[in-house]
Amino acid sequence: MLLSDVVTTSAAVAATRSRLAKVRALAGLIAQAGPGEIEPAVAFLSGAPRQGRTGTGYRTLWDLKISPAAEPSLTVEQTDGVLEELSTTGGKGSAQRRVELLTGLFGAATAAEQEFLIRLLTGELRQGALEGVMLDAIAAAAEVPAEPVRRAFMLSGRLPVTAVAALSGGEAALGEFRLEVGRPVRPMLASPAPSLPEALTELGSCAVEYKMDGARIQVHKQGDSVRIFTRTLREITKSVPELVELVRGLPCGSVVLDGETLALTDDGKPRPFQETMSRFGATSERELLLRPYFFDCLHLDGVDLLDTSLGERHAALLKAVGEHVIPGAVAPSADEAERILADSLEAGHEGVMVKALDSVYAAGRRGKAWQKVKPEHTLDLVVLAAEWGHGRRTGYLSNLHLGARDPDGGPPIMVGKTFKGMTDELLAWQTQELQRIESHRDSWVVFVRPEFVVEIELDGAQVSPRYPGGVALRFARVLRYRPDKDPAEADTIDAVRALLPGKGAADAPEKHN
Ligand SMILES: Nc1ncnc2c1ncn2[C@@H]1O[C@H](COP(=O)(O)OP(=O)(O)OP(=O)(O)O)[C@@H](O)[C@H]1O
Repeated sequence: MLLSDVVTTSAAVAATRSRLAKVRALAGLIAQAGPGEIEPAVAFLSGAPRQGRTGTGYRTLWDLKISPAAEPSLTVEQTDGVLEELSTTGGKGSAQRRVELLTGLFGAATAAEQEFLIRLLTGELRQGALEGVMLDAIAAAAEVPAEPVRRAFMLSGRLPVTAVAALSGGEAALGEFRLEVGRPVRPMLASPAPSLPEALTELGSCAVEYKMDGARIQVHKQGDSVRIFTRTLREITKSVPELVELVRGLPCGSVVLDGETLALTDDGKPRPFQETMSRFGATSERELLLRPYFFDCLHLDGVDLLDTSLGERHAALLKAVGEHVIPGAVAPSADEAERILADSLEAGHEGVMVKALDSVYAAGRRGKAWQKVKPEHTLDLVVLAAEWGHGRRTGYLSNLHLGARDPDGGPPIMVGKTFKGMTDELLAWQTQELQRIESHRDSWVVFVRPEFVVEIELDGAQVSPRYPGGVALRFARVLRYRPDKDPAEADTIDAVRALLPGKGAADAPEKHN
């Protein structure tokens, strides 16, 4: 298969807003791929090479300025081979070899392929938003139902490997994927509940727990070996030695736990979310001690629990973590549940989670089995650009352009701007970081690649003929950046539209509260 086939398909997918057309285009190409081509082709189409980051800066690629080939000849396998070598070439004298490899690759590429490769290698093509579309395309190409494809992806976390299994061994091969201690699965997510009583009524027998304002962690322990992952499945084991130590001491041989971590002030209130997140960086100061609050157990001592009920998982959780369980109660009365909510807010947390006791762990899904109850209205939106400030803010990037996710995998749709709610520290940080992901600029605005998610508090939405989605935010202000979220997890344009006057909150297909 030629790389140009992938480039053409990628362009066709980007050019249409129709989900069906995207699925057809992707499935058509995947079905044509030979056994060795499926993995790299799916990786390229999702904008994420199999090798991860190849350590090649944008400038290096740009500076090469190599004249393009007139005709396409590069194959998918050749391209993948070069990326493989790039990712394994390091140490002394490697700079020269890397330039040789890139020169060879770019010299064999047409202008369109060169542009595609630059965007692929710089991460600009990474299209988390395409994930759902790609899963449907893999199912269509392999002629299998969508559900086993989805499940295999949730357990493997990798689209290319899922595609290979689907196309080479069908449903049977997809069914081989199991929870593996040490390999993270995508976390289960929650839907917004209109109110606590409604959530209790809808779910029947349930657990009610604090919704703590920390960061999600997934912990894998096998004997003395402990690995810890974030919500986006990034490994942070080395940054959180105190959590590793604590988990190593738990009274079990092997366990997979889901939970929240945060640091507390001296008087027991949660410290700001930003401080917890900063601990996940490689070089962070370790002054704040993080504590874990576990709320789920996916595996205990050789037994997988993904498909058992929350009631059973909760029993396993208590056995494994004892006092480190999140505050809450199993099957509380309505009054007790109200008290848990009041206590949680009083203690400085966000609200409560209400979870059906008979539900299984739906990895990677935002379902109704987990519902969150919290008083504030917020949206997680993608930063598209920022305008230079004036007055006190001269020299700083200030007014943010905000985009909502297109549920069909297109680029984010602009829904408003805000310069409110930012501290001087945040302004300085965003001025630097946004220029790092700049795509282009004019005299007033710096446009960026859609990589940052920011949590916005707002009063609602209004109809707007000026914005492309026909809807604009009302009184938006920045609460915080969400480095733990990918743009693929931002709120959708439908969630923004659901805030229009006359639309009940329950119309929102995704979270918005
Ligand atoms: N008891 C709990 N059970 C499950 N998740 C919890 C709990 N307490 C806090 N959380 C956090 O809440 C998140 C689940 O809510 P949701 O699915 O809406 O994710 P979210 O989009 O990050 O939510 P939000 O933006 O409202 O924090 C989890 O990812 C986790 O980090």
